[in-house]
Amino acid sequence: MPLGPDIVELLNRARADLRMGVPVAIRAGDDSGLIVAAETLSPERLVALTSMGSAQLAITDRRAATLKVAAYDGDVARLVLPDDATASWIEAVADPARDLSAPMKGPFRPIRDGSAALARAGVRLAKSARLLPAAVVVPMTVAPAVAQASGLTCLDWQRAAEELDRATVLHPVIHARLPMRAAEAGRLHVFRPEDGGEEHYAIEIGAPRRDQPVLARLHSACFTGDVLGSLKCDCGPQLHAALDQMGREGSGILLYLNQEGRGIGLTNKMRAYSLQDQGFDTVEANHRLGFEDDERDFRIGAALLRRMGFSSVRLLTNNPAKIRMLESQGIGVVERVPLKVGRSAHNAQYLATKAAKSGHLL
Ligand SMILES: Nc1nc2c(ncn2[C@@H]2O[C@H](COP(=O)(O)OP(=O)(O)OP(=O)(O)O)[C@@H](O)[C@H]2O)c(=O)[nH]1
Ligand SMILES: [Zn+2]
Repeated sequence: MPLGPDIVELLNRARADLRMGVPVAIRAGDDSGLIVAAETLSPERLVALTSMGSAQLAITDRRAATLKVAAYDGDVARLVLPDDATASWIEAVADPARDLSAPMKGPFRPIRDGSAALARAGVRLAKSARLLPAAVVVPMTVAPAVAQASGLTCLDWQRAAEELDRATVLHPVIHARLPMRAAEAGRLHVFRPEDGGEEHYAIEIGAPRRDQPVLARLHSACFTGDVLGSLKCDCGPQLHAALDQMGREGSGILLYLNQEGRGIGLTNKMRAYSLQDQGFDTVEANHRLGFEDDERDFRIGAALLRRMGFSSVRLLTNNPAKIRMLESQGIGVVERVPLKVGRSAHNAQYLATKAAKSGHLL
């Protein structure tokens, strides 16, 4: 292996750069340019960037719909960055939590001509760095040379996109005994993805047989529900009810997937909550932020089950999409075990929205 970073490592470095507000150079076919995440762009970097060429602001079609601007590129829209645009204006266009306090942002000038490859790359990278899905893009043919001269990360986008599409490979790191209230015979396994992303955990109860369907739960992390006992969702009670049932039956496997906020991260989930405080429902809030309803990659759950030797499950869930996904990844779901706990006056509307819009079974 060469000494320098390979494409997976470069991608990971690019995510860290974007989170710090450092630009990343992209080469996408005939297009090259610099991108920086809208959320972390400082006023000084904005001046440095715009001195290099004319800049665009890339947002998702979802965010464009909220701002009532045409998304000529389908999944993304490119807006001309006005000469007097400030970092604060850029953040306000990207962040709907500020739609009420900063309502006058337009008129916007959407771009029709040219390629959207860099814009698409910027939005996708920002998402994968768990930032708001918006990026400032400065197209310029010399971007790779600028990157080399300034020590910026430079990505070949075709290879980077292939990596982002690929299901990440997870490696077991360590496992140890973990007696729990729900089951004394517990064991926690830690798995680390090759792409430098979040680690995921498998909690094994008892000694489930690998040649029979195992009672299983794919639980998505919810700091507010699992740890703080939030009443806005049903996650905490679902987590404990699942462990309790595994404890009672004497065996099971609970995957604790670090995909907070249906894959948008805690910060963006709290942005969604601030929109919910303004009256939007859970799905509308995600869309206003520029995200899809659900950005989770459930292939991780299937990969973990396979890696631990399980090929069929009795799945604790109310979400039929999880069953479809596991089956499409070669894991048999012999039974759906409903998990209806934690309903309260605070989350009745939330659960009704999930049933109406996301196909959850009430
Ligand atoms: N973006 C966003 N995420 C939320 C919200 N409420 C809960 N979550 C996250 O949603 C995830 C849980 O997903 P749910 O939709 O409750 O349930 P599910 O995993 O699809 O289905 P079940 O297996 O039936 O629990 C956790 O990662 C939570 O952090 C919200 O209002 N907005
Ligand atoms: Zn929750």
